[in-house]
Amino acid sequence: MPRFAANISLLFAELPYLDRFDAAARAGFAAVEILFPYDVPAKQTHRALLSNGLELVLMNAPPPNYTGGTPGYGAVPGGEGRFEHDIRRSLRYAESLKPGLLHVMSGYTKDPAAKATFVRNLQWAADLAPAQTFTIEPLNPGDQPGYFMDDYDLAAEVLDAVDRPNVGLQYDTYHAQVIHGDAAQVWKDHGARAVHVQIGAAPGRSEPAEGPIDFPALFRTLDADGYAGWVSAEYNPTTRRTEDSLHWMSVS
Ligand SMILES: O=C(O)C(=O)[C@@H](O)CO
Ligand SMILES: [Mg+2]
Repeated sequence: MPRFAANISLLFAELPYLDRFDAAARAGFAAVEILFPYDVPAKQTHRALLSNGLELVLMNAPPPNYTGGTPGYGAVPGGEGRFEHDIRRSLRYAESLKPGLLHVMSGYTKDPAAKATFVRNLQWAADLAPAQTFTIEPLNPGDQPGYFMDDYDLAAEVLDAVDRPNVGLQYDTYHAQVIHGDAAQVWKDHGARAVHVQIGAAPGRSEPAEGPIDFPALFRTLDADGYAGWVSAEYNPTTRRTEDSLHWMSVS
């Protein structure tokens, strides 16, 4: 059975930020991920992790959130200065929070030079912090119109070109299903590149218990394939309290 983590940017969002750590630990999670921890001093997040004995699996590189901001500059030609600034900032947070993984976002661009730019920037980040593992993740264009990294085949091409041991794929069932129509096939094609797995149902991004994705079968496949990383719950609970949406953890 996979090791489950909670994405506390989506799960337990009915609670204030610092209370989500306690709630995740009470619900039985040993690890959490946080999309954008930058609104709160790293010290406070660190304390909340420590006092609950939680590991931080993953966080995103800045910018801080999606509200009016652009999701990263990784692939944006001309955005290299801003990209380097953001990566250095996330590495400062990472010094105390010690996320196993740092998700690097590509930003919005369809410039012909975007792929080469993303490859160069990822190589720069990977070489700057060889002890840190970085991820890239395709996001579906319905959620993020114009976002560069919007396809798993493209992610594979970028990862091959980057060719660094500390840069890998973030596989998300919800995006994989929406983008390619078959999350299980995407895992077959690209699972060997995955250093992180996120789960959510499609098309509604609800708990991993409904829709076309067979989650118990996926969990068996992950085990059979020897996937040893975390499987993080990243969905919008349909229940008022997140803990009431967690039945999938015990039936899987
Ligand atoms: O939206 C997702 O899916 C993610 O995993 C996020 O990290 C993107 O910010
Ligand atoms: Mg995801």
